[in-house]
Amino acid sequence: MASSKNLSRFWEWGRKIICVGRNYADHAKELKNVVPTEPVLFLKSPSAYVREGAPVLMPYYSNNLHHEVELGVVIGKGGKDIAQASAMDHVEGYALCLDMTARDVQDQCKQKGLPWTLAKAFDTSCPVSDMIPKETIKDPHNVKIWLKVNDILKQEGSTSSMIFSIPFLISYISRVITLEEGDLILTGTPKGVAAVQEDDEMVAGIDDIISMRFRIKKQV
Ligand SMILES: O=C(O)/C=C/C(=O)CC(=O)C(=O)O
Ligand SMILES: [Mg+2]
Repeated sequence: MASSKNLSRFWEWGRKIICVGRNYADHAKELKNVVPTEPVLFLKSPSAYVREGAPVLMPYYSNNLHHEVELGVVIGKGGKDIAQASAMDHVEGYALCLDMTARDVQDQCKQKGLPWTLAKAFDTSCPVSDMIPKETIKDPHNVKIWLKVNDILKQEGSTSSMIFSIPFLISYISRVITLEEGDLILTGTPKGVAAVQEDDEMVAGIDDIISMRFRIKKQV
């Protein structure tokens, strides 16, 4: 066990949510981005967390909210300048995550050269599952992540297609940002991202290990 503290409710710790973008070539290409040679990083606020039973809210300033299904990595042991060789010792477990994205706002930010905060970090932009114990996913680089909207399959990809591996990401991130127990790393989404509408139901999963469902509502 990496930590003596109980991280099973990691989303209550108020720790960092560090997101990796464009980590699947098929997704980078569908949005007409170049495939990166270094990880693209951005942050979400801890208030982005939302749990099953509560709705995902469409921000009042967006008309194009996209789903992105991702594998999350829960950090159990913090560190700075973590070596790739020992990086997995810092992992407590995994989580199924959605990186909800106001795509129209992100496009505007990109055009203006502005940060993606409004597009990515709003409240309820990070639906999460329970923590999956590390031992349950023997090879995190070989699981299928999938997402359906109203029962129609929209995203299905294998984590084997990640450009940057989990040890590489932990090492890379920890050279820039000290990792703490309870932090969550979102490892990027495969292709198939698309818009959701009010009252749509999203169901996502990691293989048949875990699944979760969320309904979309408008922010009032
Ligand atoms: O550069 C873009 O147009 C979009 C990038 C993303 O939203 C990146 C991700 O969040 C991802 O790849 O998961
Ligand atoms: Mg993403």
